[in-house]
Amino acid sequence: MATSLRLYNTLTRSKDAFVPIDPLNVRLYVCGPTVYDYAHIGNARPIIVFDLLFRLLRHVYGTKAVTYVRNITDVDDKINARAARDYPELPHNEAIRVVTAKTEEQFHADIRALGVLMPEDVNEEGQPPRFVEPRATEHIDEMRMIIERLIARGAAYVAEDHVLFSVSAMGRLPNVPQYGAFSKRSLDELLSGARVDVAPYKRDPMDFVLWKPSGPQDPAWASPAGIATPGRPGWHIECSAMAWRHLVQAFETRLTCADPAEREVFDIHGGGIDLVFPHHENEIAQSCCAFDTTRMANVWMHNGFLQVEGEKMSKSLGNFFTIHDLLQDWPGEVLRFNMLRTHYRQPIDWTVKGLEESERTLDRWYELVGRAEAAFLSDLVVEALADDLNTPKMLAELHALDGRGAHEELGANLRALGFLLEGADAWKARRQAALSVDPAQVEALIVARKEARASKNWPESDRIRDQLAAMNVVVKDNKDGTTTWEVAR
Ligand SMILES: Nc1ncnc2c1ncn2[C@@H]1O[C@H](COP(=O)(O)OP(=O)(O)OP(=O)(O)O)[C@@H](O)[C@H]1O
Ligand SMILES: [Zn+2]
Repeated sequence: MATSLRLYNTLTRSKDAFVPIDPLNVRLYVCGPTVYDYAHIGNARPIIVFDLLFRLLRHVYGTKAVTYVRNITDVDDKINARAARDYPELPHNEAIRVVTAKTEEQFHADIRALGVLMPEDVNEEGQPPRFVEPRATEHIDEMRMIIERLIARGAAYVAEDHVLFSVSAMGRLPNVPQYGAFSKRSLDELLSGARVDVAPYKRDPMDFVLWKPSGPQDPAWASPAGIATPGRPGWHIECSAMAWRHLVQAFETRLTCADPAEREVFDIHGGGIDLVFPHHENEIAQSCCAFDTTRMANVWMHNGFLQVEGEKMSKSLGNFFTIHDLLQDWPGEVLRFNMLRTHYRQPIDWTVKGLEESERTLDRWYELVGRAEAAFLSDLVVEALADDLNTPKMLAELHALDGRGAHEELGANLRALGFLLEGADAWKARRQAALSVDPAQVEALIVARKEARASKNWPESDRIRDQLAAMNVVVKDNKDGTTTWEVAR
């Protein structure tokens, strides 16, 4: 009997027992980044949280029984603007390709350092892929198909070369949910939000764009619905299309779900809490109306914000640190550890103090276990995670293993959780290199200090002590006559 998971579901606003549609293929979709700039550490939160969920699902249901889709949004007006700004000399389409390719590569390098599983770590040749990272530009056909279905069902209309989703038409379709029910917004709230985005081609201010015409400077594809002008998709339709392609259509013939009403539904959809409205409300509206279902996914999970001084870290506020910059000062594992000290639904205040504490714990565990060979999860660790990814409890269980002296078991759990990516020596050396301390120079200064003291040259020995202190090096003279040192933060 598999461990039973309980997950907090934004759809029901409660922590419910998780029941997969098909336990032989648990399906998870997470909204990925829009690739035009370095990702900040707030963006890393959903990546790390859902990586942990993926690992847990693989543990509980089996490594061949979980499919994870995390998309890359490579068509978006923010990308176009960045391409025009940074590469004015290039043809625009080429500039866009350069921006997305560069950002994507950077994103992969950043998150790999955070210890998250990558498609190449889990996919096996000759087997269906378990981790898919689809790009929006490769799914324009599916977007057009969904748009055509929405028009055919009366849930979308064409106006001035745009295709718009009609919120009021959705209200007249049987079976599908009410628009706004997911994010629990009243009509008044929906309307006041929508007024910001008034446009002459909308029948109703709440209607949102599925497809829009492209100008000469925009990327463009053949439009759906007989629109002659080439165009490009809106953001929300991208996720509906990619989730359907890789989690529904890909398994249509293999899926063994008891209830035919669940054929178009997948298990878990995740993202940051800011995506609940409008992005996820709109994804649900599109997918449910196109496929005539009551749900798009059974469980909706949202991580809380990573904050700086009480405010959401975000690109638009400018109060962000990029993963790339933080990795210059901290090993990726420290960032991962620090992220998991807080339960994923709570806000995290990101502080240097938190990072220092995380680093000290990892220092200790590297020292204790070195490099663990085996990787497995202990029952108590699984139990903690099975309770809506209770990572503070998970860390308490790891500390308990440390306390009991169960070092091998501790190491195996750390490995299975995406830690201990390097050996203890490499860890120490890298830490010192990151602090720009040259161990050879420190050793030489310690020898010189010893000699100065032996010849009672106190001013010289004091000078060397101060020089070491300025390098953040703490020297300890041991009772047995040896001298050891470490770098303090
Ligand atoms: N501070 C944050 N804490 C946790 N998750 C976040 C934070 N900021 C963004 N995310 C999540 O990161 C992912 C990518 O978000 P996005 O590219 O919109 O970044 P952003 O910083 O919110 O951008 P902007 O400031 O322009 O709104 C989404 O899943 C989003 O929910
Ligand atoms: Zn999405």
